Amino acid sequence: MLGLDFIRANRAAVEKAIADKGVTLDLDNLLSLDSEVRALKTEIEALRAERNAISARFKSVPPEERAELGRRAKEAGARAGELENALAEKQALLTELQMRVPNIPWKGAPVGPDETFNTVIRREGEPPKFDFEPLDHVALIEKNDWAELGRIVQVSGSRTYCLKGRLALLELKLMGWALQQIADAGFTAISVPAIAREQAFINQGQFPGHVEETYALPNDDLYLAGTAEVALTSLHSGEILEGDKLPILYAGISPCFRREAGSAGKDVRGLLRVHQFFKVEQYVICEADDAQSAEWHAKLLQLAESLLKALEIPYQVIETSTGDMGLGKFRMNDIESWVPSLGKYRETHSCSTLHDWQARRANLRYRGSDGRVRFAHTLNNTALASPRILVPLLENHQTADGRVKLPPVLQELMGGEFL
Ligand SMILES: Nc1ncnc2c1ncn2[C@@H]1O[C@H](COS(=O)(=O)NC(=O)[C@@H](N)CO)[C@@H](O)[C@H]1O
Repeated sequence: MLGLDFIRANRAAVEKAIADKGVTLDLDNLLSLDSEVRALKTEIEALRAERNAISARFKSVPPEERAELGRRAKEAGARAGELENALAEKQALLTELQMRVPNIPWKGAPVGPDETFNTVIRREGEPPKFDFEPLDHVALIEKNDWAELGRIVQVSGSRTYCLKGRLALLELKLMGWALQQIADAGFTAISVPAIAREQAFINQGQFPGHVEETYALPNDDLYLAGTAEVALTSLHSGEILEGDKLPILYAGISPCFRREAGSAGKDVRGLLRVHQFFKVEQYVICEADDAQSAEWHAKLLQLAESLLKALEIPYQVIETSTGDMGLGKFRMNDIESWVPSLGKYRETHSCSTLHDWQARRANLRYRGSDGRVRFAHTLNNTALASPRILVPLLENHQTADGRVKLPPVLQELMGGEFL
């Protein structure tokens, strides 16, 4: 979220961000609540000062005046107590609104309400030209008996998957390989739970806006996260990190759970959009410096691209529009991988810069070299998410006889030329 001082001082920019991100938020209401809260705080402080002044004088006045003084002190205290309740109420309303204020998108983001305004920045790798009728990933899986996509539905319901044999082995080796690649780039490998408390979802930004997309465990006041980003954003919550310990670089791995509440009818066939999946996540906590954030954004993107190049999957890098990037983003670049059976590129990675929008929510701060304590900047990007990545992987590398020829890096992992 944005600081109140920033919102007051940059009202026009915040109004524009609200409009460009398609957020419904009454900024006037927020600002009037803000001034009410500040007025109440001033009044309470004055009452406290009055009561203290009276108490200080208590000993030096003649006894007959003490009863009156005592009454006035008590009155001031009681009045302060009433105002404290009003303050707590208004403060809660103000914080709830402040949580919904969008980050200011960078000036290079296409302005528009949704993904149709996203633009292609560049393409890497040529989509394969098959001299045979290519199969889609479901047909390839069925032909090679690499999963129980039918049976598992009666066990676990729709949007679940159950890989078998060498494809099951490939999925976990791929996750381990991706984790190793990001660790080799200097990130600390860290496996985090999907289970997390409500505050972690508020800190990361999933709440309050997307509660319905999140699996809840109401008996335990817990939820299941759809990304390691949730746990990683709050791992150091409440701490004041030493500046020289930044940037903190995590290669997070976790199971991910998503209700996909808003996706009815989308990607219902196969592995593209499932309720539970694995993801290796790149996560950065760096100093509150826009240039540093921009460098890390480029680095996270380059690392994800290096994995796609090693897997020999053609892809394009997208500049995400203001309406599609989400509340907390300053900048978001998706990477879309070529899916032959669809004849189009589909999102497999999402790289985001959030500046201090998450850190302010998570109370994630650091002491700079100048001794000042500031909220940090956070960034995240997908390294690899499975099973979605298996779709372009299988389809782009299929052969006429329905096998899958592995790219060299996977031939080593899987001990053979073919899956
Ligand atoms: N329901 C799903 N099924 C399969 N894969 C998914 C699903 N939802 C997301 N993913 C994969 O996870 C990637 C990241 O998801 S994201 O919501 O776009 N972004 C994040 O979670 C960020 N933390 C960056 O990883 C997606 O690009 C996609 O590859």
